[in-house]
Formats: sequence, C-alpha cells, structure tokens
Amino acid sequence: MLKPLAITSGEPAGIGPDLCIKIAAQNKLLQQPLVILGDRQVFANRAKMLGLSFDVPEWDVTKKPLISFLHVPCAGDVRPGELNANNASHVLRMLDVAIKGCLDKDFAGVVTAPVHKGVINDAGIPFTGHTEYLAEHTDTEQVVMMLAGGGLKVALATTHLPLADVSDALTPELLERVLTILNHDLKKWFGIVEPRILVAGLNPHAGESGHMGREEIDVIEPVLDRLRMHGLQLIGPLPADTLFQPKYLESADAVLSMFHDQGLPVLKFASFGKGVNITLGLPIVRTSVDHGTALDLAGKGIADEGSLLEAIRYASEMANANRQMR
Ligand SMILES: NC(=O)C1=CN([C@@H]2O[C@H](COP(=O)(O)OP(=O)(O)OC[C@H]3O[C@@H](n4cnc5c(N)ncnc54)[C@H](O)[C@@H]3O)[C@@H](O)[C@H]2O)C=CC1
Ligand SMILES: NCC(=O)COP(=O)(O)O
Repeated sequence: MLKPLAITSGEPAGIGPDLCIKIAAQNKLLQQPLVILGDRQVFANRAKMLGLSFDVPEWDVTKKPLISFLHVPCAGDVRPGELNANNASHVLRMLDVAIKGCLDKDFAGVVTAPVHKGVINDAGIPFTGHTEYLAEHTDTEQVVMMLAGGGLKVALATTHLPLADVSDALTPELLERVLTILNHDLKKWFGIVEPRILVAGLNPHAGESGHMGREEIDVIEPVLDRLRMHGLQLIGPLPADTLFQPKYLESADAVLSMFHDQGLPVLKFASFGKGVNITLGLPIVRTSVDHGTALDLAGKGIADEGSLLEAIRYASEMANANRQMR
C-alpha cells in the first residue's frame, strides 16, 4: 500500500481549504492516498459555502482510506478573505506536523496549499516562504526552488528577498551549490541522464560585456566554467529576455534564473493554474501550487484546483521514484 501524501491546507482564510474540499469531492481521480491537514470546523463551514460535502474520516496510521483528515486547530476566527494573524501558528503547525510525518516516513511527501507570508510576519514570526522554512526545519543548508509547467522547468538562484539585495546574495558559492543541486535533482527525480541547463545572466543583455553590470563576468562565468569541468552541461550566461524562445528551450531541460521575478512570470504566463512548485535539495518530497492565497476567491467555489492536482501528481511521481531508488 502506498504511503499517503500530506496536504497542508495553508492560510485558512484563503483558497487552500476550498481546493482541498474540491479535490476530496473527486477522489476517484487520485492514485495516491492523501491526508489533508486543516481545522475540522473551518472545512465543515467552507464545504457548506461551496455546496459540497466533506465527509472525510480522521487519519489513523493503521487504516488506509484514500483520503483522510488530520485536525490541526485554528486559534482565531476564520472568515474567507479576511486574514487573522492569530491563525499564523496554525499555518506553521500544519507544516511542522507534515515535516515530522515525512521524516518519520509516515507520509510519502508533502504538498502545500498557499500560505500568506505577510500575515505570518504580522504575527511576529519571521517567515519568507515554505522553501526557506522547509530548509531550516529539515536542517538542509541549501535548497532550490523550481517551478514546472507549460513544458518548462524554471529554477531560481535566489528566492524571496528584496530586489536590491539580489546582487550581493549572488555569490559564487551560492551559484555553485544551486547548480549542483539542480543538476543532481533533475537526474534523481526526473530521470534526465545529462541535464542541459540554460543559465540566465543577471543584468540586461547579460551585462553587455561588462558595460551594464559585472556579475556575469565576475561571478556567473567562472562558476559555469568550473562546473563544466566536472561535466555539467551549462549554457550561458544568456540574456534573460531572449532565452525563453524555442531555439534555446527545445534542447534544454531547465532554466536557471537569477531572481524570482526574472523566471517566474514567464513560467506563470505559460502555465498559470497548472504549474507546480518543487523544492529541490530536501531530504523529503515537497511540491506546491503555482499561485497564492487568492483571498478574493475564498469561499466562492470558483478557485481552480488544477495546480494543486498537478502538485499532487508530481509529488506522487517523485515519491514513487524515491521508493524505486531504495
Ligand atoms: N505556495 C505559496 O504558499 C504561495 C503563496 N503566495 C502568497 O499568496 C499571497 C497572495 O499573493 P498574490 O500575489 O496576490 O497572488 P495570488 O496567486 O493569490 O493571486 C493572484 C491572482 O490570481 C488569482 N488566482 C490565484 N489562484 C487562483 C486559482 N487557484 N484559481 C483562480 N484564480 C486564482 C487571484 O484571484 C488573483 O487575481 C501572498 O501573501 C503571497 O506570498 C504566493 C505564491 C505562492
Ligand atoms: N513565488 C513562489 C512562492 O511564493 C512560493 O514560495 P514557497 O512558499 O513555496 O517558498
């Protein structure tokens, strides 16, 4: 029997509970058992708003229903679309339970519905994203955020930080670690024998030979040269504005962009609502949706569950690849 994937329902005032309820209502589509983490009362109320039933049994490690529920109580009131900082600890508690369950091998992996980074910080808890939280809470020094969708895989050298801090963060050590993990995990999870990775420059026109910034010359090129000597197939640094065209993409397995809004708008334009966010470099399987909490849609029944279904499909495939490697 396959182990279940844990699905953390994320910000309770957002669309996470809606998406989980919609997916539970179509459980025959699932090939992997799921344990949904959330507040039982929030799910009962939300299901009523959506006009759907949510008759899902409590999770019990000895029983194996296709979908079950693990109650993690909210501390504050929950109204769809209205953030409440009192529920930040509930959001993080779900992550902690899922991480422990993955490390203890009760769960095959974790799929995360969106959280609201701002309200967790409003609660006085520094939080930049699941990616960084998962790294810290699994004692992983370096992870890599990669989104897949629309035939593309786009990884990020830097993740959630102000644009003004990107250049300083982009050290040779960071870039080398990120490319090594990306290359390794494209082989491990996706069976790509010799990954070909397109690497974007940081500056317009990849620095225009040093006239528009020197990060390409001082940081990126030396790292690419060094890693090529170890056999990595790296193409670049290429100007980011022109690398996303079939001529380059057709022969590539992934793109490494230097910062969040260099690569993700392209990926999301190609696949919004069907994309998947994958954390590479972790000791556990973790995927997520390509969208945020969509507070404007919570409780209305119109949020698209396509990305969460894709995230479940990817996690399931990764968990099975993991089993076969043992
Ligand atoms: N995996 C995660 O936990 C993520 C969390 N976020 C967080 O979400 C919060 C809100 O971020 P925004 O930039 O406003 O992005 P957002 O994705 O929540 O919303 C952007 C637009 O897309 C629409 N949208 C989003 N998901 C949709 C769905 N499933 N079906 C139909 N329409 C959908 C929304 O209605 C809105 O118009 C922020 O706090 C951000 O940090 C953002 C991305 C990922
Ligand atoms: N843009 C991606 C995003 O914000 C999700 O990040 P994370 O919470 O998965 O780290």
